[in-house]
Formats: sequence, C-alpha cells, structure tokens
Amino acid sequence: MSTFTVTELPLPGLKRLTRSRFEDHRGRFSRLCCPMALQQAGWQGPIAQINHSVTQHEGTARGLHYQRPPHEEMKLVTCLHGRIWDLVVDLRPDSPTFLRWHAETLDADEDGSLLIPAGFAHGFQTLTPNVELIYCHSAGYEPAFEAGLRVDDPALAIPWPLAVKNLSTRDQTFTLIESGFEGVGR
Ligand SMILES: Cc1cn([C@H]2C[C@H](O)[C@@H](COP(=O)(O)OP(=O)(O)O[C@H]3O[C@H](C)C(=O)[C@H](O)[C@H]3O)O2)c(=O)[nH]c1=O
Repeated sequence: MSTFTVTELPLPGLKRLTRSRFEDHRGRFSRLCCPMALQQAGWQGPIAQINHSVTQHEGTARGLHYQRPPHEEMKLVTCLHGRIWDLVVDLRPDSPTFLRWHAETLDADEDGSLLIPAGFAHGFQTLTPNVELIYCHSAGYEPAFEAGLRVDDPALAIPWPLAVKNLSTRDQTFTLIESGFEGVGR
C-alpha cells in the first residue's frame, strides 16, 4: 500500500499529502506518518516532536507561528476531528514567493495533511467546533526561538473565512511586518 499521494502546491516545497486508506465493515485505517515515505515527499530531518491541539470553538485562529534559525522546523499538520482552514506564509528571503500565503482546507473525514517546509509561518482557523490537530515537527520546541506574525497583518491581507475569534494574548501582540523585514533565512 502506498502511504500517500503528494500534490505540489503554489509555494515551492509546500505539499498536500493524501493518505491511502483501508476501509472495511469495521471502519477505516490509514498510516499517519512514516519516516521513509515522508522523506520521499521532501521531509528533511527527524520527527523530533509530535504535538496535539484541541480547539473548542468555530472561528478560533491560532498562529502564525515559526521558530527562528537554527531551530526552524518542518511541520506535518493533520486534522483528526473537525475542519480547518490551514494557512502558511513563506518567510524564506530567497524564495520567489517570499511573504506570499497559501491555505488549504483540512477535514478529518478526508485524508489530507499539509507538509510545510522550514522557513514558513503556520496558522489555522477552525471551521467547525471541537477541532483536533496532530503535528509532526522536525525540530524540538525552543521557546526562546519562537516568533510569529499577526493574523490581521495588513501586509498579508489574509481573507480568513470566518470572523477571527479567541486569539491568545501572544497571538494578538506579535509585531506587524515592517519594510525591510528579512524573513527567516540562515
Ligand atoms: C508548540 C509548543 C508549545 N508548548 C507550550 C507553550 C504554551 O505554553 C502552550 C501552548 O502553545 P501555543 O500557544 O504556541 O499553542 P498554539 O497556539 O496552538 O500554537 C501551535 O499551533 C500553531 C498554529 C503552530 O503552528 C505551532 O506549531 C504551535 O505553536 O504549549 C510546548 O510546551 N511545546 C510545544 O512544542
């Protein structure tokens, strides 16, 4: 069984993975992540950490987060319950799509995951109540290297599908992108 099919997305290195599923009279089974298949899809480094988040209310946004070098990280984001609008911003200063964003809808009843290269900010908005996500990270959590962008930054002009709700204080207080913003190059 091939683990997943890979769809290239408009920002270089960003991919949608669609898992193969086994279904029978009991339900369904799919392989969530497998180092060899992930590497073939472009994953670099270990699976250093796996995180789980639960978000109760529809319209909640979390993000836009990234870790600065040398702790920048790849992420594999999968929705286990509910539906989200999952968004990334390309922060690689040498990228032809620097500061461009792209979003994908991830639904627990489908089999998609978003494979996000290092050098991207990531965030999402819940489109249903009771959303559960699982994240694979290629680097461990380094709070001193955590950074973020504002979900309402006019430089990004992100058209969130719903009115944004329930931002954390931290997410409300990131600084806005100013001219000369250099992204997260090494
Ligand atoms: C990421 C992380 C966080 N934490 C602690 C720090 C806070 O005390 C608490 C919640 O963290 P945070 O507010 O950053 O959680 P989210 O707002 O859901 O952010 C996450 O979701 C956005 C959309 C992402 O892309 C990030 O991977 C991730 O930071 O867990 C840890 O102890 N370990 C960790 O690896």
